[in-house]
Amino acid sequence: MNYIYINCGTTTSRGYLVRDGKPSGYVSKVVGTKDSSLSGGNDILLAGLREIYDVLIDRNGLFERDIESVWISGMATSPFGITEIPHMTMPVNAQKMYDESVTFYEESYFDRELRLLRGVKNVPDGTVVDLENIEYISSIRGEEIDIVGLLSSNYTPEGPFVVVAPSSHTQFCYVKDGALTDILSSFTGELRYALSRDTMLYGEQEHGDVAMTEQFVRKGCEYLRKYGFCRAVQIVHGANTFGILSKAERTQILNGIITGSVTDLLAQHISKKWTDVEEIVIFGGKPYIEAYQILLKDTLPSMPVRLITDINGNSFALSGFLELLKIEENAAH
Ligand SMILES: Nc1ncnc2c1ncn2[C@@H]1O[C@H](COP(=O)(O)OP(=O)(O)OP(=O)(O)O)[C@@H](O)[C@H]1O
Ligand SMILES: O=C(O)C(=O)C[C@@H](O)[C@H](O)CO
Repeated sequence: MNYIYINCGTTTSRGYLVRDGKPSGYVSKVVGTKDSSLSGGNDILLAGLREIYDVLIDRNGLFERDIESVWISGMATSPFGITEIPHMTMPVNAQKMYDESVTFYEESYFDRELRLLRGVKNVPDGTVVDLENIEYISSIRGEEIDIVGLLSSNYTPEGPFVVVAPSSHTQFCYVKDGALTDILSSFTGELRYALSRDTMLYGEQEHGDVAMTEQFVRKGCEYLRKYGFCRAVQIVHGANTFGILSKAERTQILNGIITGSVTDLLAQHISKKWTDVEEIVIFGGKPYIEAYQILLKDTLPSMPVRLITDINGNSFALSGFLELLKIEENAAH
C-alpha cells in the first residue's frame, strides 16, 4: 500500500512517500503557515502542499488512486493552516496521536480526505486562557511526531529528558515515561529570519549555512547577558560599522544572542520545574543547532547533552509516521 505523509511547517513543508511500509520518496518545499499569515489566506500553502503530493506521485510513476491515504502533521491544523483543529492535551505518545487524528475532506486543492494529526498544548482542555496565564502556556504543532519517531529509535535515554527542537520556533519538550509531558516554546528562528532579512543586518550577515564555533557563539551569549537583547544585536551591527569580523563571525554572534536567550531559559526551567531531567537531546538538520550544544554545555555543565542530526530524507517525523502506520495496520487486522 502507498501512503503520503507531509509534515507542514511554519517555513518549510516536507513530504514522504511510503510504499509497503518503506520510505520511497522525499520532497521538501519552502512553504508553510508563515505564507498564509503574510498573504492573508491559505492558497499559497495549499498549492505548495498539493505540489509536494503531485511530485511524490509523479516521480514514482503512481496515480492518485494508488495512494491509500494522505496524512499531514504540523502547522496544517493551525489557524493559518488547512483547517483549525485544537491541540490535544498531554501526555502524548504514538497511540494518542493516532487516536486523536482527524479526517478532513479538503475540497479546493486535494479533493480528497486528509488525515490531520493534531498539535499538543501543555494545559488541560477547558482551561480559560487569559492575560494572567498565557505566559505559562506553550504549544507545538509538528514536533510531537518527531518525538514519537525519536522514542521509536535507539537514541532515547532511560530517564526523563528534554528534547530541544530548534527551527522557526524553538520547542523544549519534556519527555517522561515514554510520552511527551510538557512544553516550553520560544520564537527564535523567525526572529532571526526577520532580523537578518529585513533590517540593516541584511548585508552584514551570511545567509547560507555557517558552522558554529565556541568563541563567537559564547561572545553573543555574553553580550546578551551583559546588555540585554537590543544592545547585544547593536554590537553585531557595530562590528560591521567599525569593519571588524567576517560576515560568518557576526552571524555566529547573532546566533549566540538568540540561542543564549533560550538556553538560559531552559536552565532556569530545569532548576525550577523539570528538576528530574537526566539528559538533553538536541535535534535538527542544520549546522546552527550546534550553538545549542555549545551554550547548554556551558550553562548546564553536569547535564549530558546529545546532538542528533536529523537528515531530511531520514527524519524522526517520518519514523514517527511509520509508528502511526503500524497502529493503523494493526487496527485493520
Ligand atoms: N542559523 C540559524 N539560526 C537560527 N535559526 C535559523 C538559522 N538558519 C535558519 N534558521 C531558522 O530556521 C527556520 C527554518 O527552519 P525550517 O525550514 O526547518 O522551518 P520549519 O520546518 O517550517 O519550522 P517549524 O517546524 O518550526 O515550523 C527559519 O525560521 C530560520 O530563520
Ligand atoms: O501551536 C501552534 O499553533 C504553533 O504555533 C506551534 C509552532 O510553534 C510549531 O510547533 C512550530 O515550531
